[in-house]
Parts: sequence; structure tokens; C-alpha cells
Amino acid sequence: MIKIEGLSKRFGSLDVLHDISMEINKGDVVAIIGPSGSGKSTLLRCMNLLETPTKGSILIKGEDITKPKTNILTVRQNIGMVFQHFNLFPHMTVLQNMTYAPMKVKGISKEVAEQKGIELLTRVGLREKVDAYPGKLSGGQKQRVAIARSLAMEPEIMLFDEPTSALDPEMVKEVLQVIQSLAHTGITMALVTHEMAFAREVADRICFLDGGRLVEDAKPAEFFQNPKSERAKQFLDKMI
Ligand SMILES: Nc1ncnc2c1ncn2[C@@H]1O[C@H](COP(=O)(O)OP(=O)(O)OP(=O)(O)O)[C@@H](O)[C@H]1O
Repeated sequence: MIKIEGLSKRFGSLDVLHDISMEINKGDVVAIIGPSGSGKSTLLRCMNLLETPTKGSILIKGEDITKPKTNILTVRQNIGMVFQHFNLFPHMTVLQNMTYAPMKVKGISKEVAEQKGIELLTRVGLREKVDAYPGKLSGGQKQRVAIARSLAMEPEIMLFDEPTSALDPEMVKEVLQVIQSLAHTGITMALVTHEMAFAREVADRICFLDGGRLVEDAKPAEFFQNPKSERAKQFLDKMI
């Protein structure tokens, strides 16, 4: 589904990603982990061209999205993204947040968009919040709305960039449960996270970055029990 080859990214004189190659199969969940500043978010943001790679290619279903002719908006329609900060529209109700993009971008009727929106809000346990404004929701609830809103576009790929990092600890679990409920339902998922237990339990693969390099790409059991690199060992010693 996603094939990254020789990806490098430089900001000014700072080399942030070095020659990264990895593949994510359809329906798989890949957790991207590593120390702060190792380039995890940048790698994720390259996958939907929120950052433009300096070198290399990113094939989505065989099509290289780094080519100049790529229609970025079409690419992003198929790739949902959930950020650390929820980015909901504050002046819209929860349901309006849900229906805005499907109506505007996909031309779906209000009635159908609302029906789908309510269905998805029910799925994330927030049916009763349809008419609430984001300002009245907890952080965990806002993030669940943000996830449901991404799903409303029916993406084949979902990218999660530290979706629980801005939450109070008691809200982390409810958001992780929602993400876990999406895993292995057919959506291809890449997740940048510091939640090691979650990565171990839910991911099919762990990609460990250090200093902008993909140092390990392994199954969770292998990675957590028997990390190959000294850097991963040190990292896990600190995290677990
Ligand atoms: N837009 C930008 N302009 C300049 N430098 C940037 C930009 N975005 C990221 N960087 C730098 O690139 C490096 C990698 O950042 P990135 O956010 O990808 O790391 P990360 O592994 O996700 O870190 P964290 O876990 O702390 O979020 C950092 O040194 C950061 O300061």
C-alpha cells in the first residue's frame, strides 16, 4: 500500500531523514518509534506530503506521490491524519465538524453526511455530543471526534502523529481503545507513538528511528524482546 524508497528530508542545513526505505502492507499497522527529534513526525508527514521529501520516492498503491504532477488534494483525500492537537473547527458543532469535508470535498449530501457522521460518532462513543461545540469536550473526547472526522472521508490509510501526547493520562486509554478498534479492519495505519505497550500489542511492525535513520524494522515481539541495535536497547531501557 505504501512503499518508501531512499527517502531523505533536509530542513535548511539540517538533515532530518536519511535514506529511509520501508513498506507498509495493506491493512497493516506500523508503529514508528524512537527518541525525540529522531524524525518520526517528519517521516509520517512526508507520507501525505505535508512535508516535501528532499530525495527518494513514496509510492501509494504503486503511484509515486513525490512526482510534480501529483494532485496533493487527491492524495490526501485517501489519507486521514490525526494530530497531537486535535485541530477541530471551534466554531462548528461536533456534527458540523464531521460533515464539513465530506460535503465540501466529496460533494456528499448533507443528509447522507450527517447520517454517516452520527454513525461514526456512535462508533467512538460520542453519539450524545453531536450538537456540542469542541470547547465543551474533554481532550480525549476531542481526539475521538478528530478520529471519527478523519474516518468520515473513508480513507484507505490513516496516519496518527502522537495522538495521545497532548492528553491527560486518564484520557489516553479511551483514545487508544478507539485506535485499537480500527486496527486490522482493513485500514492501513502508521502511528507515531511513545506508548510502547500499545505499540507492542497492536502493531504488526515496529519501525525504530534514530538520528533520522531507520535503525530497526521488526515484528513487535522480536523488537521488544531482542532489539538488535545498541540505540534501541538504550531507548527501551529508558522507556519501559
Ligand atoms: N518545519 C521544520 N523546519 C525546521 N526543522 C524542523 C521542522 N520540522 C522538524 N524539524 C526538525 O527536524 C528534527 C526531527 O523532528 P521531528 O518532529 O520529525 O522528530 P520526532 O522524532 O517526531 O520528535 P518528537 O518525538 O519530539 O515529536 C528536529 O530536529 C526538528 O527540530
